[in-house]
Amino acid sequence: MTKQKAVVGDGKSGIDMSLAVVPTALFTTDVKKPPFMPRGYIKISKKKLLKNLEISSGARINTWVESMRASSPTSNRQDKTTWMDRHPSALNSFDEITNASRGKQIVMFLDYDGTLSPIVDDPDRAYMSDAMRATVRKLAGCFPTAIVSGRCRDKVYNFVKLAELYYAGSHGMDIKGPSKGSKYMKSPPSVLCQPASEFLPMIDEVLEIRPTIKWDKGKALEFLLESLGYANCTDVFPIYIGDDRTDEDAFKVLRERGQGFGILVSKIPKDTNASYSLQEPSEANAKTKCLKWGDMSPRNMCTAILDFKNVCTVEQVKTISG
Ligand SMILES: O=P(O)(O)OC[C@H]1O[C@H](O[C@H]2O[C@H](CO)[C@@H](O)[C@H](O)[C@H]2O)[C@H](O)[C@@H](O)[C@@H]1O
Repeated sequence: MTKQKAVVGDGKSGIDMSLAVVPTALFTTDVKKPPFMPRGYIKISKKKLLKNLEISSGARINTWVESMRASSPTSNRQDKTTWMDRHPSALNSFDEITNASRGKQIVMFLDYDGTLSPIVDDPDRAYMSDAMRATVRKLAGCFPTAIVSGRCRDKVYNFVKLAELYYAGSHGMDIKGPSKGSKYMKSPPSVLCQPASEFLPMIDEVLEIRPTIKWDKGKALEFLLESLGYANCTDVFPIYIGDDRTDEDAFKVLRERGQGFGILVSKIPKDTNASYSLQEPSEANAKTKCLKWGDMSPRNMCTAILDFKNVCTVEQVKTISG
């Protein structure tokens, strides 16, 4: 069965859609086959093609046309608008977030790849910037802060290099407290939790082998909250920033607890349990879009949270000093 490509235009917008058609499936005997055109292309009007498609295969074709419409740039824009309504920019919603967290203990959870560092081809070169490191360091000075990563703990530590943080490596299966000591936990044990310690040497970063125990980044988040003494606390406000499927377990836990919120770092609409979103400029877009998107990066979100902390501190000082 030979495929042909059809170029469909509406004659006004100048936008042509290119689609592969299988002549025997789409054009029945009562629909005239299009004449052969050079280089395998046929040119027919969009109206005519849609009419033919409906005659030929009814509902199945309608579904196909719908899916083509759904992948058109206009539809993508609408999808993105609807998605952004449901998951607004965390920075644009900052007042809402600060009001919800006022008077509560913020605990920060940060994914590494794609959140603190850009996604790059070589996983061994996924460095975080010094500016991001400085922000995370400041953050840890204000709130208990944990890095929750799919990477093994040592590897993620070698990238972040901040001794004052909690690290949950191997998808949360290997949790360690700050090696520098913590003001949030009196003498934390060096290793806090290894629910599947016997599996840790086998968790290969490339093959992504994971033991079939019910443990994930969501469980790690709960474990850390408990270790910090916030298990049954109503005045704790966990914030989790992450970018991928494995972070969804943590977003889900926050949604179910009705505490704090998740922030998904993503440029494209995705199914998510996160409440808010952030976009991170890619290297390619950095020069042109940095100004527009620069204020929507995880680093700036963290900085905004730090500013909020300063506001709270000033308010508290004012209250104390009357
Ligand atoms: O939980 P995370 O900290 O987000 O780690 C998830 C995985 O991140 C790494 O892979 C991803 O980042 C790489 C570097 O940017 C990229 O090359 C790769 O395509 C991404 O999937 C890491 O290599 C994995 O081991 C982590 O599980």
